[in-house]
Amino acid sequence: MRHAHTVEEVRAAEAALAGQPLMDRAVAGLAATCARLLRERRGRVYGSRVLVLAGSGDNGGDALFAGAALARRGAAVSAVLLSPERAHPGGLAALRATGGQVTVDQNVGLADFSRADLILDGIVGIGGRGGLRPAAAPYASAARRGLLVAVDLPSGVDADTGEVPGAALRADLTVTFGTYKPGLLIDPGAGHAGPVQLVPIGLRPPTAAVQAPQHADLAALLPRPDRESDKYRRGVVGVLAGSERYPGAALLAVAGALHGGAGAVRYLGRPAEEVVRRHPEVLLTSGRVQSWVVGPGSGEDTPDALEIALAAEVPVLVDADGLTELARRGPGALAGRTAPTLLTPHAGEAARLLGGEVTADQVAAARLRYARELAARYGAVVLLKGSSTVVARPDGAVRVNPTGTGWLATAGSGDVLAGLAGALLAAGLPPFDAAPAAAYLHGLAGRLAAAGNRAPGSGVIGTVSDRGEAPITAQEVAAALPAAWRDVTASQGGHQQASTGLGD
Ligand SMILES: NC(=O)C1=CN([C@@H]2O[C@H](COP(=O)(O)OP(=O)(O)OC[C@H]3O[C@@H](n4cnc5c(N)ncnc54)[C@H](OP(=O)(O)O)[C@@H]3O)[C@@H](O)[C@H]2O)[C@@H](O)CC1
Ligand SMILES: [K+]
Repeated sequence: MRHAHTVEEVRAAEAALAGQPLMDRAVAGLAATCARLLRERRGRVYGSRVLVLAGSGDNGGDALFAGAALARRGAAVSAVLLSPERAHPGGLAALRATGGQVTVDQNVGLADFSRADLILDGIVGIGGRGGLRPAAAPYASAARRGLLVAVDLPSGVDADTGEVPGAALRADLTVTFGTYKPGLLIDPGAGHAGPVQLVPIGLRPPTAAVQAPQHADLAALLPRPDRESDKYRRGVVGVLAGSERYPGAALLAVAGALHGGAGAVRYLGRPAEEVVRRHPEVLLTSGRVQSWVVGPGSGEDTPDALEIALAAEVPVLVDADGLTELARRGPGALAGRTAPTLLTPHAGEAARLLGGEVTADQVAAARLRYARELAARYGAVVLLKGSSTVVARPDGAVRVNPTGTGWLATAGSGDVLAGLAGALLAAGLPPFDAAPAAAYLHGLAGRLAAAGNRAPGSGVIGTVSDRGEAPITAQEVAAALPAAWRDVTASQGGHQQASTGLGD
């Protein structure tokens, strides 16, 4: 698991290590990464042009010290001070001692910004509040040709939430210190951070409320049949999806469910003939199920389907049309449930579930906040879909999915996810495990399918490049689920991150 700590937790962990050279450790890791990037891009550090954007706190100090370290290796380093009278004295002295240029003229700074091979964003780190201030804002939109490395986090991104209240810098890579921060894992902040590299500095913060699973975590979670297994022990998932108007949703939800580790899929919707023609292994009779998936494309049958599912004493996943109906009924509709409920809204459905108090755009801009709000209000685990899928539990614990890809934003992709998560519920995983596991496999399957079932190219950490990828259909995502599953289980026994660069 990657643990993402709040600013308050980081500060407390830092205080416990008072007197230790934390900044030296941070700077050493930052400078080493910058030197590596310059060697990769230009062949050497010597002669590279480096610009340091330095704000008024220790974040600026880190950037100035790292600039000094690069200058000692022959880089031509200049720094622009955003808050000249409060720049970090030690960092400034260190840079000056190497002959680095320092300016307070923002026009000079912006000109250097466009020319530099590498830019260090040390405007503001975990001490930042609100969007960038006016002196710094032009750097968020200025043109550049070089790489931008964010120091600890991209300036303008809220460390605790990933919200971006105003202008923010967009990094090619973020070098973060001591622990991850929620804002680096959750969009829109995650999109500004790019790949994130963690530099350990000895912090020992508590278990984090926000975590991002990795290959090894998934491998430990996924159900595995044993010699005693039969279909009921492995779990039977009931699917109440699809309608005459939307038969495809049934086919895709069933396809997802068939790959989710349950022993059998029971389908109880209208386009049953089409479902069994495509998926002959599906049961069409009513009978025992260990979980229900209700809502994808269920159209006018939704009220009845929701009734059946919610009355059952087994875990229920509510998606799509089921969520629209649930929004109409409100949180009270889940009040009598004895078994867990998992809701899988996208931002628009989440806004509806919140009673229209907010818009879809507001939900998408504050994903952590609204996923938690929904989970608390409905007393259910909520999987908020989107560019960085967030799973929240009513007590506020959160799991963020690191495997997502833009290619998954395609019709029917959510139906596959619903079936898959429902099958993991039937197999016995609690919803706060089933939901992130499903999102992880689904994202990985999307990446594998987009890359033609070759291992996707790996980025620095946690992201993959989209080189050599192609658009995919939801059917292809479902078809790639076994490959995703294999990729994850192959990571056990020390072979994690075997092919996809997603281990930690
Ligand atoms: N924690 C650790 O273990 C370690 C932490 N380390 C490093 O320290 C960093 C934290 O340093 P920090 O506390 O000095 O805060 P920092 O982020 O530099 O910003 C504060 C300054 O910014 C200003 N400011 C505020 N908002 C702003 C805005 N929107 N736009 C512009 N300016 C804004 C604010 O000004 P004020 O509000 O006072 O006017 C204040 O002066 C951390 O991110 C990491 O890099 C490592 O060295 C090693 C170990
Ligand atoms: K920064």
